[in-house]
Amino acid sequence: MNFTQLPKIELHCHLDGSVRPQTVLALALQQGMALPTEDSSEIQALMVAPPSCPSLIEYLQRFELPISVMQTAEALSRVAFEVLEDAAAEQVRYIEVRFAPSFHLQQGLGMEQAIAAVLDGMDKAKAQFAIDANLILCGMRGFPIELCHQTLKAGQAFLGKGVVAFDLAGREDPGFSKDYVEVCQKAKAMGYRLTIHAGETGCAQNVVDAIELLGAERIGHGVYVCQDAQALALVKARKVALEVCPTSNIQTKAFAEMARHPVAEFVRDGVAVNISTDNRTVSDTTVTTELDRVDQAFVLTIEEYRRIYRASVAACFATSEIKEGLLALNDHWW
Ligand SMILES: O=c1[nH]cnc2c1ncn2[C@H]1C[C@H](O)[C@@H](CO)O1
Ligand SMILES: [Zn+2]
Repeated sequence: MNFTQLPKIELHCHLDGSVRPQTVLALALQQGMALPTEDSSEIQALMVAPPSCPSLIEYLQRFELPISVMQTAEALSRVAFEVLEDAAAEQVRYIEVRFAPSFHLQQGLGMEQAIAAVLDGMDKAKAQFAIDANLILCGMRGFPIELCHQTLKAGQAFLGKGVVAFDLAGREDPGFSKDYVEVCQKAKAMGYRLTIHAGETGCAQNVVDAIELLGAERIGHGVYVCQDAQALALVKARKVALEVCPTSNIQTKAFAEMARHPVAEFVRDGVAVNISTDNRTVSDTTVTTELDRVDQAFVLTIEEYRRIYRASVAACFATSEIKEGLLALNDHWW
């Protein structure tokens, strides 16, 4: 199937993993920062996780360079604008971008300023391109939990003004949820929607815990429920959407090859599935490429793509007005 012109929805896209390599170079030069190289293809090679990447931990090391140049309001706005520009160019009509405000405080920005800067770039792109967007704030596992509380507080004033949800990202240890019950309860009480990275690297029980202990409405990845019938049944019964990022899962060695990825089986089994990039640069991909790769491995039908699209509309954290517009696009295209 040719996905190029079809409308798309991206629900799982990290800002810091989706910076154009040329922009990293330009920002570093502008900021007088020393770089290991000034060749943008070599910069790209430093930012893309290699096929030989041994694990999620190695994958996460690819974010250090882009984060180092994303420490000013101007840089954050620019990167946010460009991510929406890139997404709009491939007919992504709605995107939820996510980032961790706590990673952008190295040069004196406050969390509120970092969030405002990202929203400013997104607003400018929304005005210019055929795309709508919202922002998800990430709390990072493996760092002091107090930073999650500060993130929630910093984002509060932006709820309903571009910020829609809270996420937990970073390394995934078995049983991590028990440490985040209070944070997630607080997030919900404040009005944040909740999506949690879980079941990315081998532990289906983490998905069950994220739903039952934390109240996750969506799961980032969640792919390991394929190995646990009860976890899969829970995801289906609660209509929890999985934000599936196939290339990222191959890079982190969750699955050895695309042919073994459970995404098509999920779609055919009635699981609510969205297909996203995770990281446009670190995974060197686009939503169109992700769909092409799934299609090449499993042959998606148009009806299956419709299902993915509709499930993505249902699961997104947009207003009902935006959702209606996205569904109308679906009618228009087919
Ligand atoms: O796939 C992922 N799993 C867990 N954490 C991730 C993934 N992709 C990116 N991150 C981390 C690295 C980024 O610095 C952070 C915030 O975007 O989120
Ligand atoms: Zn992710």
